[in-house]
Amino acid sequence: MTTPNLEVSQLSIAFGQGSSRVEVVKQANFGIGKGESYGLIGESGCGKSTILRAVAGLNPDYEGALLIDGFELPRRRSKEFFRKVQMVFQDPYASLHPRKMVQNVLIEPLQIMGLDRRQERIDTILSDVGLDQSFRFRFPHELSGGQRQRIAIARALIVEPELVLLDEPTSALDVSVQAEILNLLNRLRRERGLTYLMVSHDIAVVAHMCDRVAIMKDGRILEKLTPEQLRNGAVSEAYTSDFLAASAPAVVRAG
Ligand SMILES: Nc1ncnc2c1ncn2[C@@H]1O[C@H](COP(=O)(O)OP(=O)(O)OP(=O)(O)O)[C@@H](O)[C@H]1O
Repeated sequence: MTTPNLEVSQLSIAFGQGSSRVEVVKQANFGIGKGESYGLIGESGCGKSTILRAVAGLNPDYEGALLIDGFELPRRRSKEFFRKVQMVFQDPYASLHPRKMVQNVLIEPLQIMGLDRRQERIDTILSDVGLDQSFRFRFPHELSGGQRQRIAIARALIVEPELVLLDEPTSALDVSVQAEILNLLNRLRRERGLTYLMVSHDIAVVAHMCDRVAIMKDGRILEKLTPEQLRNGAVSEAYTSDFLAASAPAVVRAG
């Protein structure tokens, strides 16, 4: 078997001290192959985003190991890490600086990483996310929610990462644009050979996007499924059946 792009090994994360200490992720284990799309799904508060944030280096306080290409990540992430791993957040309204023009949003990661051919890279990424060059000169308040999320995706991909962490990337968007953004993410993964780790509470979204899915409950990974098992309900755990049944309208939408 080839080395997974990302390996999560015995990951445990707790918040608080003493009697108020709560373990919100409990010994999570999973691996994601290069070019694969992996989904973490479960009820609100089950610990999905906490895992994603730990991988992103936003929460260095964890037990266990996180490995990229077989190498354990240091708790303090390096610049090289952010070249390889980028994150797209849930809310494109909050994630873009209101006073920065789009071209400044896009040039910043190139400057930080010391990458050349900056104007050419901006041209390419804008057209790859489906926006014309006039968008360079717009401010976030001049963009729709979907356009903002396209810019957030462009900002993540402009440094040519391998692994992209997607934290509910469409849940803040109008239903009419959610499918557009998901299809864009699918196309970009295919074209660029990207690996995705995606968090969602929406079964339809992960069934559409992911090659494999882990169901979480109370900080534990309860069960790992294929999208087919998600759609036809062929699961082992009673909790997963209940979770799928409660989300039935969403599964029907996945078609
Ligand atoms: N910095 C923090 N300090 C204390 N508790 C936290 C912190 N971050 C998360 N938690 C708690 O950890 C638990 C898991 O949160 P997390 O955001 O990972 O859940 P989630 O499954 O992603 O839910 P949602 O879909 O609602 O975002 C929650 O009970 C949350 O309140």
